[in-house]
Amino acid sequence: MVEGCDASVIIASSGSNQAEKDHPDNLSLAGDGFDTVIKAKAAVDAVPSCKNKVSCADILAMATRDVVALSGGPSYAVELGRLDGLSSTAASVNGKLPQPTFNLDQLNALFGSHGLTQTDMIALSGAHTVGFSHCSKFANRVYNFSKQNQVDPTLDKTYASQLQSMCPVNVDPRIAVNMDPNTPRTFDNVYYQNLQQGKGLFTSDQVLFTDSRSKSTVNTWAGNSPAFQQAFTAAMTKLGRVGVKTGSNGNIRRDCSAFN
Ligand code: HEM
Ligand SMILES: [Ca+2]
Repeated sequence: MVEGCDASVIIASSGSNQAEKDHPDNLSLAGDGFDTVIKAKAAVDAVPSCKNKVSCADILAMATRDVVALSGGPSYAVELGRLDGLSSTAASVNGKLPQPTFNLDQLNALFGSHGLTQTDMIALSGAHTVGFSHCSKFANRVYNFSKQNQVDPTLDKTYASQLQSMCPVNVDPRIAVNMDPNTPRTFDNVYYQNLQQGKGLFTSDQVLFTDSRSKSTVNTWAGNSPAFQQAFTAAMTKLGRVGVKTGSNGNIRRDCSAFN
């Protein structure tokens, strides 16, 4: 959603340039993930007939497909031919990424600005079936939520107290919590079942069930894994077309972490 699907997020900061990956919203992106793409690119380029023919943006899209498939989700064909972007700045991230506090209108507006529907947005949010979040991203829901409620009333009470004990006040900022408390390492539809039980970690997750406009989609996918997998595949394919660089707007990087 920043600059399009052009691997601008893999560029390392250098000299006077603060790159995209060093924006506060991106600091938690795993170093191992960047390393994997950089190594895959080097492996492709080590084959003489493949050298300088595959972009980092395409490798990142295929690596994403592979990690989804390896963790139990669908495998799908990835459209190819993206070029790598020519700019990457921390400043360009401002206002471009969805925030965990977003309501349905804010989510729909941001995803809609990239040609993604509400259905696509709900399917993509299903990626929160794996991985983890730092306490600061949802602490507002379990401490001093509002004048009326200390804790967000849309949260399951037992889950809320578990979150409080995993994230005490003044918790070490490096502590992270599974986003799917039941199957955090499996790419399944349990994310949607969690939402039905008030176990969505972010406001932006739980709102998909509490807002009547999106609830029926959550209910459908909670009970129908193939339907979720199909919708996720369709939405990822659309996401992979966002802001694709062609012609002089991009090139094929030699090293994914640096401009040529
Ligand atoms: C719908 C709007 C979205 C919001 C508000 C959002 C927000 C967040 C936040 C706040 C985190 C935790 C970051 C941290 O504390 O380290 C996170 C993690 C994550 N998000 Fe999202 N996200 C959204 C959509 C997406 C989409 C579309 C995908 C992919 C298709 C995605 C995949 C992930 C993954 C895999 C993680 C875990 C990362 C890890 O474990 O290292 N999210 N998201
Ligand atoms: Ca899961």
